[in-house]
Amino acid sequence: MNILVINAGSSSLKFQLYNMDHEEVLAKGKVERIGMESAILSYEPESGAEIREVEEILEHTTAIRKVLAILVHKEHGVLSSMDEIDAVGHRIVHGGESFSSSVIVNEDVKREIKRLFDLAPLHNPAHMLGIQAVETNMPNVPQAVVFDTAFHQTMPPKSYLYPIPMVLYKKHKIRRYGFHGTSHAYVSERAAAFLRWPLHELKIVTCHIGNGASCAAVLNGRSVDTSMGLTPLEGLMMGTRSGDIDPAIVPFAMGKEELTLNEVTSMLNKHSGLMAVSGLSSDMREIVEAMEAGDRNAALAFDMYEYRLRKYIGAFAAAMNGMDVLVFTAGVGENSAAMRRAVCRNLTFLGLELDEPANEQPSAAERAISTTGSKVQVLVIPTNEELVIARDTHRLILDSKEDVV
Ligand SMILES: Nc1ncnc2c1ncn2[C@@H]1O[C@H](COP(=O)(O)OP(=O)(O)O)[C@@H](O)[C@H]1O
Ligand SMILES: CC(=O)OP(=O)(O)O
Ligand SMILES: [Mg+2]
Repeated sequence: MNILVINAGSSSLKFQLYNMDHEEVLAKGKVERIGMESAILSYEPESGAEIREVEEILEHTTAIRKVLAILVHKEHGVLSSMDEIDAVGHRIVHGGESFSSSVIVNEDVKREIKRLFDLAPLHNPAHMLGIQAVETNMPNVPQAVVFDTAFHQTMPPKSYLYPIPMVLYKKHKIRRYGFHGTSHAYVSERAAAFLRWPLHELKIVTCHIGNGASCAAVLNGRSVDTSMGLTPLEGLMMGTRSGDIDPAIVPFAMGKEELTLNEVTSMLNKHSGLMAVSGLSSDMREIVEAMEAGDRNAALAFDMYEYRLRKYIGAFAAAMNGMDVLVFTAGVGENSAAMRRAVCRNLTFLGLELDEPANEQPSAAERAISTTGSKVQVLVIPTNEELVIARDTHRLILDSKEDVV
């Protein structure tokens, strides 16, 4: 069975095509700058060089049409016809309280995703465009949705409630949801498999640090706390997001700088974090380079990012009364030896000991970077949200076929 996995953002659409008989990636790529005259389609077939095309792509329906066209392209395509795509799986950031597992798309599911636009204005509307674009271009192909929030639905009320009037929760579902759940679930399972320990006996802190960043406390295989909240703005300092701040800053900054609510929201989501403190970049690679070249603002941005991350790791170790495993994943976690070193250097009070040479060794494999004597196993586990989406979609499609029979 061939499954197309789609992660639609407001101006981008990432895709991977899987053959699920062997869990093999046939092709992957992305369309960036959707809505602009010079959108970029990049495409990488399993064997063959990457192809890049720059052209006008004004909306998601066209983006999907271009993706399908290249997948069946005479020369570069990996399929002979679109009919070879059996199902499509989408990443959906916000599933609210309605979804604690992946589901097949139907009218009710679409209505619910739309109802949640308010809670994830940067993400959910884009996902809906992705679903509609597939409906337009491949009307008979079943679709499934996999939610970033689902894994965190096991959090207890003391984790997910805010200490504010309960009417806001009861009437408007204002609570903490958490995100990147697909990744936190995947890397914690892989961590247990890597260590050959039963997942249900482990206290794991997972750090998904990419463009968006969050930590999770995974106790016996279940998420019991996570750093993101109602929206993906709470918690860690990120590339362009502030993470935790005093909420009183919002009205204060609005008054002092004559900003509207939209402007402050955009400031906290798009113009804060590493970008704001360094004045240079939201990209950790550039921050580390500048820091090594002596840039003090970049060094401050790096230090603040590390310090805030380490405080969450400490908090989650306290939440679980211990930590057996610390996992680093996503762009920064998988690639930045400097960030991992800085975090681990200050966690020795937990009996955690980093194996410095192992940490420095670049690798794309799952690996341990703690010493054999360390009381906490420190692992680098490359995440694979797309594979989880493909697996869930595959399972749901097979189940739905059984139901029909
Ligand atoms: N070698 C590296 N060193 C430090 N940071 C890196 C490295 N490679 C990638 N990153 C960082 O990873 C981040 C992107 O992470 P990623 O998980 O790909 O994000 P997303 O999927 O949310 O777009 C960027 O900040 C980038 O700088
Ligand atoms: C939820 C979230 O922050 O997603 P991303 O990391 O893709 O921005
Ligand atoms: Mg990501």
